[in-house]
Amino acid sequence: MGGPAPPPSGLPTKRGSTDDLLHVYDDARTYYTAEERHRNNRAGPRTRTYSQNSLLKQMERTVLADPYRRGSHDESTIPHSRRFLIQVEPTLQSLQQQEDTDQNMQITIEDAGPKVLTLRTAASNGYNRFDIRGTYMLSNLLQELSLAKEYGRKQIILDEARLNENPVNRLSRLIRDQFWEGLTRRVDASSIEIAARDPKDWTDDPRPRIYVPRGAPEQYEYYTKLAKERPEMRLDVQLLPEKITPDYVRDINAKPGLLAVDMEEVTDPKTGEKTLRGRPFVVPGGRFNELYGWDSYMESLGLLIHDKVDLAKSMVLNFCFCIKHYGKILNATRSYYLCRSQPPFLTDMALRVYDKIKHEPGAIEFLRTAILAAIKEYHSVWVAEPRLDRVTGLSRYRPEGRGIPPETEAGHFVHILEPYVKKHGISFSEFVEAYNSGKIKEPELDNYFMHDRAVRESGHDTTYRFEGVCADLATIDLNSLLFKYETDIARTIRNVFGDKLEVPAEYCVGEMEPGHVQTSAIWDRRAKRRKLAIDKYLWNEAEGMYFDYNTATRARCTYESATTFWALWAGVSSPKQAAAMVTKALPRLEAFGGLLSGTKESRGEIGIERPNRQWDYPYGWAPQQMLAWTGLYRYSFTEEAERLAYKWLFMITKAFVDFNGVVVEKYDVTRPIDPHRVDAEYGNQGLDFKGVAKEGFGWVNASYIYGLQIVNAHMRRALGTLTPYETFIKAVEENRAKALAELV
Ligand SMILES: OC[C@H]1O[C@H](O[C@H]2O[C@H](CO)[C@@H](O)[C@H](O)[C@H]2O)[C@H](O)[C@@H](O)[C@@H]1O
Ligand SMILES: [Ca+2]
Repeated sequence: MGGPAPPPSGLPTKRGSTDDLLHVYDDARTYYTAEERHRNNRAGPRTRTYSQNSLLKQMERTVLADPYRRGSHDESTIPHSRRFLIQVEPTLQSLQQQEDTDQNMQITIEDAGPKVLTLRTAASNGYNRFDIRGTYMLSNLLQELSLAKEYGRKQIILDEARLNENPVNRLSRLIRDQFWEGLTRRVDASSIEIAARDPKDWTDDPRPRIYVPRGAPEQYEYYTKLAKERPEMRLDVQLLPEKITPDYVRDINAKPGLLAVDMEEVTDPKTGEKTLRGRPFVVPGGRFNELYGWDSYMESLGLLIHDKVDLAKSMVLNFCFCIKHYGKILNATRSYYLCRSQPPFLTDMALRVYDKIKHEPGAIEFLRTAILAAIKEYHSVWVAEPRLDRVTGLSRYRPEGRGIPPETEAGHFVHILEPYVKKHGISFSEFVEAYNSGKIKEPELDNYFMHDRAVRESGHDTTYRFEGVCADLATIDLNSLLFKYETDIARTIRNVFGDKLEVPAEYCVGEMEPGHVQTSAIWDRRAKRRKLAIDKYLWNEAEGMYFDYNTATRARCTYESATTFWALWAGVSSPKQAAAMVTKALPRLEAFGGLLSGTKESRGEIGIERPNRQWDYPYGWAPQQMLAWTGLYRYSFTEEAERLAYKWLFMITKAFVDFNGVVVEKYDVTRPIDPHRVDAEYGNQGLDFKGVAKEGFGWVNASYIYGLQIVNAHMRRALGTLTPYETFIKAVEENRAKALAELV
């Protein structure tokens, strides 16, 4: 039998019992590795098998002639208890041959098959037949068969309930039982080959490589030993220098590698010896196979709802490790990201984890470590050179770095570099080499890449909002997040640490002496000052929206961005400002599938010379939705939060149903039919699967689970029947009017 591990839980004993029904929705591993479940107890010594060819022929005779009439061969039993006896490989083949007409290994609404397939029922030992109809059921059949095949099954007894399951339940279940696991990585001997794989490594020899910081000699020893013991892996272990400079980071671009994260000491059960085990984390998915900054925060919101507290806690500890050894929470844990960070969310993430574990031993220490790390990060990254603008007291995304970012898709900078290539009369690659190494100096280009790095640090890569200016902008995004750090730190010091938090040497920054004590008052003052600066420089009363402020030109920008709602999430707005945003900004940023990244007017005209950017109109991203829902809720705009969540969830569910279980990195929120199709920059992540999606995309998975907590029960039911928002709200309003009329 193929497939990974044996089933974690036992099997149902009595077929058809309530207990049995619960197991219908077991995770794929449990379901397909359970021998008993797939034994056909009604079969005699010889199991009856049917060739799928004969099934196809029968279908042609009976069903295809009139595809919408249920054949008299149907077996009708109680819903949920029908099971099919299926020969995996032949059924898979005929299903694909007949229904995957565009041959992309998925069954979608774009396939032109007859949309009906006959299966044999298990209760009749394959004698009776039943039709599976429609894209959703057929694509679920394809997914189930693909999984069964992966687990090495030749024959299965498949519950119909897995094919016609309520799509909201199915997607939530897949996220809980499969997607999180598919996205979880651990950097140690158990799976470093998987974690080290980097689809963004464009070098000629993309071998597994790990960079270990000086401060973690035990890890250097561990990986060196591992590389020696398993030479076939070709693991290259590199020790980072004490001081990591932008020049050093540029110089290792030709040898990209994973950055070590936190490990814990454990006892090896086989040898009884002490060894190290990597702390797990969730990766975004697609080509992003490393620990990301703000993706992790968003993912943790979903993980916590799914009671995967240890995983969220482990990600917080990995961030503390990054702050300690790399000086910041990194954009992500690859060598080429060493100079830049991402939007900071550590305090909220740590507090949410703490809230779940506060009754456990060690919880206070966990929170202390996280808050101390956040204080260090705050001082050394966000309110220090070069990110702090001393005039406004506000902060900017402005990382250091040299040369051209190596991780972007080939061709991304061609249009920018071409004029310089022509000017120097050399080939493109010669120019890239000469510019990166500093042999050719082009100050204008340096300026372009300073802003480009800032765009990537902002997480909003790329958008016309930031092009050519980002490093100069005090954004509402970053300053809301820092306000949240300040208020979270103040509150935690006051309420959890008795208003005295001692700072040990390793967390000291600038003039702090070891043993120095932090109190809440100074953090309250910092928050108050930042709010004043935000109001002065970023708030536009007439527009009812926050805008970025350009610290070089000393002028407020005009790009209308969904990040205006981050101020609600952080609690920086007054109730009056919040109300103004709801009445003025929200209508401009709301679309069919939820919140737009920015307005169409702000993006401007698009054409061959000015292509779409993925963080502009008409795209919508999970983090924008999640922060806006939470912010609106915080200010009691419940109806608006529910409506936005409904629209986002509806769009995801519909694409999931119509496109073979797809869940992608971002959506075109103006496109009702195929919102997962995004024609900007590198397209979309999460599309590239055969038969069955195994991971979804980290923050969209989380937004789905989180969003289901925002909408009410009535809405959840309506989502399950794929009711568009307009239809749903019309029905609600009609019912309300009727109920009012009936009131005496
Ligand atoms: O490779 C191009 C860029 O890709 C990343 O950005 C996008 O994916 C990240 C992971 O999901 C996400 O955090 C970011 O918001 C996305 O725009 C990467 O973070 C960039 O630095 C990189 O240049
Ligand atoms: Ca297809």
